[in-house]
Amino acid sequence: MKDGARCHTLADADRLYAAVADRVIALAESAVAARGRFHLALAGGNTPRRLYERLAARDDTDWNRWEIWFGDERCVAPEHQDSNYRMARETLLAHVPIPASQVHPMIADPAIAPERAAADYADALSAHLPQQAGWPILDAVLLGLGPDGHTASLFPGTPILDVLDTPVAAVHVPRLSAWRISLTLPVLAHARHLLFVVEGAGKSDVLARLARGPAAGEPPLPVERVSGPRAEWYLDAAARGSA
Ligand SMILES: O=C(O)[C@H](O)[C@@H](O)[C@H](O)[C@H](O)COP(=O)(O)O
Repeated sequence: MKDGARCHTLADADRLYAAVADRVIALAESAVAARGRFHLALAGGNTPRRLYERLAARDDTDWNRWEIWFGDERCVAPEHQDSNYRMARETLLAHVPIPASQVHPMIADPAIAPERAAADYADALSAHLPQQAGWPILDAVLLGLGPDGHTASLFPGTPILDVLDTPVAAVHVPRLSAWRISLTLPVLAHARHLLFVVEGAGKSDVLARLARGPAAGEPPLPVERVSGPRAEWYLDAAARGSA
């Protein structure tokens, strides 16, 4: 990547998810050794499904030390088919012995206004996570990449990109005609590790754009404001366009 991030390209999706699962398990081990807990924020969408299924099969980690957070969520009920929490529960959380008190869904009740849900989640992060410079510190954040360069629910041209004073915010996404809750730029900037996981030829165009960087006068894509030298990118060859 142009921003100095470390980029790993795996030959196929199976190797991609195996490599990311290994990295997450390794990060968990080092976090638990250092601080007794592993605070991991999960990505939503479709890409992470196979990763979470692979993690669920691992027995070489102390699940009791894991705390699960979410990078973003759709403002729907936890049982809704679009819920990132439901996807994570079906592929990972229902299959590993992480105590329920250590799983923190972003949306508990869709009747709560998005702004209120975001504020409540910000309070939960601050109450449970170690702080640095007034920011909650996640050990690792899993992130996907949209074809338009969004990550989490930081979509191009949306006001959440200007939220720099709180770790979580609500955002209405016109393209989706939907509300989302998302971690914001500053809390992502304070996370110890950012792991981007990108699979499939459908992402090759946006990855090629990232490899070029923004044109003169062009604003950076949201993902370019998140990634950087501390980020790790995991791609399959199809996404890299080298399949
Ligand atoms: O809630 C979400 O949808 C995600 O957090 C979002 O940022 C996702 O990672 C990208 O849109 C890629 O989605 P796919 O993995 O489905 O391509």
